[in-house]
Amino acid sequence: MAQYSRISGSVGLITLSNPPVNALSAAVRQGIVDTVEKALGDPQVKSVVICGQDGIFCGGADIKEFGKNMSGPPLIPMIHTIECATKPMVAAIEGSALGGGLELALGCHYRIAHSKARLGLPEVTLGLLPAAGGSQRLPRLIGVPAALDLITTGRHVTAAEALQLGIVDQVTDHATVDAAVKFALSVAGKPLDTRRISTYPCPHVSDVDALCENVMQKVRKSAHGAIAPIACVQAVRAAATLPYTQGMEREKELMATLYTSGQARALQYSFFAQRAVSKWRIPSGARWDTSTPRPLHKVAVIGLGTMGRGITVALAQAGLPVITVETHEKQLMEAKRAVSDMLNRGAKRRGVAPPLDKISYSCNLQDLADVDLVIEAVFEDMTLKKKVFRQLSAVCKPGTLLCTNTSGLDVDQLASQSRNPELVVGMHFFAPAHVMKLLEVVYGPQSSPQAVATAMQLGKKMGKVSVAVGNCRGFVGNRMLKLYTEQASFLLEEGATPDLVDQAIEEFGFPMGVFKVSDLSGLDVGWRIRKEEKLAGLSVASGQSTRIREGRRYSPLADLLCEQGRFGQKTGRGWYQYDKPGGRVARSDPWLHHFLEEYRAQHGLVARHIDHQEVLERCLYAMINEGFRILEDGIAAGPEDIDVIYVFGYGWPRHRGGPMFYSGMVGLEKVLERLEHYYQAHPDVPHLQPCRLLRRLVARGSPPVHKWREVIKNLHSQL
Ligand SMILES: CC/C=C\CC(=O)SCCNC(=O)CCNC(=O)[C@H](O)C(C)(C)COP(=O)(O)OP(=O)(O)OC[C@H]1O[C@@H](n2cnc3c(N)ncnc32)[C@H](O)[C@@H]1OP(=O)(O)O
Repeated sequence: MAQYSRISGSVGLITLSNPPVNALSAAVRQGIVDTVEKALGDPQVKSVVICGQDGIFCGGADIKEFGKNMSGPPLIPMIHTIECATKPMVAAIEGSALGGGLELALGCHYRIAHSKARLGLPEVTLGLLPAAGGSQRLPRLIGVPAALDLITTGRHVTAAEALQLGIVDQVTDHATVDAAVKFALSVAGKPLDTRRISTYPCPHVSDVDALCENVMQKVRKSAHGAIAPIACVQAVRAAATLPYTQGMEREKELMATLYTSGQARALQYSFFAQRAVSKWRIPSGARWDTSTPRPLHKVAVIGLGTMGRGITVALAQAGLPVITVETHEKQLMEAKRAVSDMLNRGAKRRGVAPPLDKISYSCNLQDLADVDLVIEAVFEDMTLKKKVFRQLSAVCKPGTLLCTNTSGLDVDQLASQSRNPELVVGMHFFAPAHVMKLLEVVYGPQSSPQAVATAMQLGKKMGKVSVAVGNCRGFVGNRMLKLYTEQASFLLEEGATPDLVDQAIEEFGFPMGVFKVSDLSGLDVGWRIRKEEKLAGLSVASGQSTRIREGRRYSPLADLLCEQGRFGQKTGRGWYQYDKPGGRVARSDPWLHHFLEEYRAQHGLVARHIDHQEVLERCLYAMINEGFRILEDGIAAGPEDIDVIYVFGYGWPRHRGGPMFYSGMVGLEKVLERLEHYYQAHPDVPHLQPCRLLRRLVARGSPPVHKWREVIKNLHSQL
């Protein structure tokens, strides 16, 4: 797990070896302890280089070991021994030096990095802090403000930035280990007193309390209830105000609280869930490791509305040649200006040239004859989309993949319009498509493994977290969201206000409450869909009760607001009021409160007191129940898929893992009991009825989330 050799006569070379990222497992730590002892005890060795096998220095502590009984030598004394060594210790950093990996490097006396290496202390993203001395050494090395930035955000820096900050001593474009060995030879025998970071005084900051308070406030605002970023500020403050040994005590204390927290468990689950979803498998048996994606030389986007523009930008930024199509020259030119602006802004931010030359613009579908993949992003209208699919089928060369960007329309119906339904998949992007990380790749019963693999790989190339999901109304994300927003409206009918509901949801950790999101995205979007579904508008059957549709409770509140022209931010009025159309700051609206009172009076509803707990239980448990149904139906392969969709696409707080993980944290028995309670109180809301899988899991003793797949498999085999 750590190999030792002597090279160039007098350099001891220690190579960490634990693929794929050389994580510091118990065996690796033992290996380091043993090999360091060997190197230090070898009289021929005058200096030591530590490197990692296969082009990566070290991805940090082995996250899989967290939460298990600790075995093997601990990191802190191991790093301390390295720092105290009387022979120069040099870290040769290739690939990544992250978390415990960077802390190990900070214990060395010198750090040489390859120009492509990335360094960082991302512990905060796992609900932890750099507790192997990182929170105490980094501020001593690079100063408190820079250390606060790196440690509270967990961001990775390039080798160039690391050099500028003073984290590394040298950057090389050549073989890193060779450069480090050369360097080690040059410093052999030199005094090391000035190279032990733990002995450095923390660089002076004029008002450290004010600085930390300022950062603390920022962190509190952006953390949405996450505790690790706050502990990170406290740990760095300790480095700035206490001697090293006391600072280390503080680091340990803070880590003890975080290490066993539910948030750390949720964030670590989320880390692995994000990786698990890339290993997709679908009911046909096709899977990620047996399906070969098609090479994509040229792709196309049809429809340059908001979504089409964002998708085009993301494709061009991923380096793919794109041809875009709009119906009229005027719209095409407008879109071209908007897309170019977006690319220019993005390039400026990233300090690169804008990939404007990757995109060509056309009003002629015939220009798509030679593309390998098309993303149709026209208006969300089945008739129009079907027409476009028929046209594409006629124009495109055989083998072209046809993808539809829809947020919920039936992908199979569209596939039936194509000559090759096996080459059709849904690609559900989230607005703004060049920013949002999530992509739902929707497969139908006929989708070929190659089509799914290609869409998944394209998503990855575009920097998305892609999740393969089955075809059903709303797919995974919007199908669950419907239940969440529906409960929120019911709560208004029963006595809540948008302010109260949103406050509960924001305190839970969502960046925005349900009604604020609705105002932001526009109430008219859902209204149009409900009118098409004959749930709202003139097509509702006469004599139909306002509050019942298809035998179930229905809330017409959003429809009534739309009828008043209250579409949200764009009209300056919605669930809230804004200072002007397009205004962003939501203010409570007395008109709305009065409107709700009148509505209740008209329908004989008596407002009752509703507290935050009920808001959360009704909105979140209804959504979770639907998540279980989705698993039952086989639309998502596992709870991780649902959780990743919610964290990356719907603002679910990452430190709560995702809705399905959260249900396990709350306790499945409790979720079941509350759903039963609410279903009894609202028998006209069938979605509150606990589903079979939830009952089955509770009957099986509520196994942890990673064991659910087993129960789901058994359930499917009995169907
Ligand atoms: C006292 C506490 C002291 C220290 C605390 C820590 O050190 S906490 C750990 C801090 N480190 C990190 O957060 C780094 C996590 N890893 C990454 O960011 C990326 O994996 C990395 C290293 C940049 C490589 O990215 P890449 O895209 O190349 O690979 P991928 O992410 O898919 O990972 C490949 C497989 O390796 C597994 N893995 C990665 N890091 C760790 C780790 N630290 N511990 C355990 N396992 C790790 C990852 O799950 C993948 O596994 P697979 O089974 O192939 O899906």
